[in-house]
Amino acid sequence: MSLEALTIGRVGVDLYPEQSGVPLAGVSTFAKSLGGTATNVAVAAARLGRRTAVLTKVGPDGFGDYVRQALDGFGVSPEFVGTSPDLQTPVVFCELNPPADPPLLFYRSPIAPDLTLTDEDVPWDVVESVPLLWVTGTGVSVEPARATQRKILEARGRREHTVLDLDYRPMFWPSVEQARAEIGGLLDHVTVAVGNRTEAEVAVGTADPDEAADRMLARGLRLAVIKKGAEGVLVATPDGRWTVPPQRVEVVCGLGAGDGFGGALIHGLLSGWDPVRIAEYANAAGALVASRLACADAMPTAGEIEELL
Ligand SMILES: Nc1ncnc2c1ncn2[C@@H]1O[C@H](COP(=O)(O)OP(=O)(O)OP(=O)(O)O)[C@@H](O)[C@H]1O
Ligand SMILES: O=C(O)C[C@@H](O)[C@H](O)C(=O)CO
Repeated sequence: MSLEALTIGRVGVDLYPEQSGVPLAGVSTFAKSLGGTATNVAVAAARLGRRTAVLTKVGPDGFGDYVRQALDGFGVSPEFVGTSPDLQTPVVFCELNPPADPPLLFYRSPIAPDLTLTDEDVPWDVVESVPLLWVTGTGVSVEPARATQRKILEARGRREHTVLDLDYRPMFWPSVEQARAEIGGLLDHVTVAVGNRTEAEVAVGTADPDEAADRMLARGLRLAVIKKGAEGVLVATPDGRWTVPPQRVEVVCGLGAGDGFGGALIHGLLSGWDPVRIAEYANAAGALVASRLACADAMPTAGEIEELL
């Protein structure tokens, strides 16, 4: 059966503390799970019944084996997971302090395999024809991934649905100005953009959700999704705009909520739902992930989302 969505970007092994509310120095045990935003999004959409794959790379090590096995276990095709012979599969620690907004510690030196993506790694027929293509801001943070991701979007030709996860992680960029130039430049090649207020400010120079949405729509997007935290989500199209309130949950770990939201966004776009229905569904998915420790391993099923709604 053919693929419905291809995500492109980060993969890693998340090592998250099993003790909450303490600095890393006080943690005694860590739980291992699959992570990396593009990977989490592919898993989240697969949990909702979509046939997905992630285009990424790992190192020739045991963690790379784990990534492929975990993807397979979640029903995400590992077919487009390449191997960088001289690099290590990244690991990522977080500090559950505060649990709602945990600081991240990335081990991706000297460069992460997923940022060494070149033309040879790309399944060109798939990126041109898959019903939904998902790219991320981090994918243009360094070469050679930057040039490769740009070429992918050119080949795609702004076909519907091409989604940009604004995904700004400051530690991957030399300056916010460069991030703005690179991530902002992608807006002319996608049909949907999604990000929080900080990410919107990086991409289009304003953290005001309405103004950010206006600037994105002016670039030819069909849907702009601005996540406003506790105030909910703004969804804007050329025909109207709506703010959809969040679901209330007790937060265990805020990380990955955006990726759960993203997987549900994929499901909603492929289902042809209207923007408000998509946002309600995605808010519930994000809330469920925030109420759990892990990222990929915590993605909710359709049944769990419907129960919360
Ligand atoms: N504490 C929470 N309570 C309820 N819903 C939440 C909570 N945190 C996140 N969500 C839901 O998940 C969505 C995405 O979360 P968030 O805005 O934190 O994404 P993000 O900044 O992209 O995070 P990350 O990249 O770490 O996953 C929110 O718009 C909201 O719908
Ligand atoms: O890759 C990251 O951003 C950090 C990971 O630990 C986590 O899996 C994630 O992607 C949260 O968005």
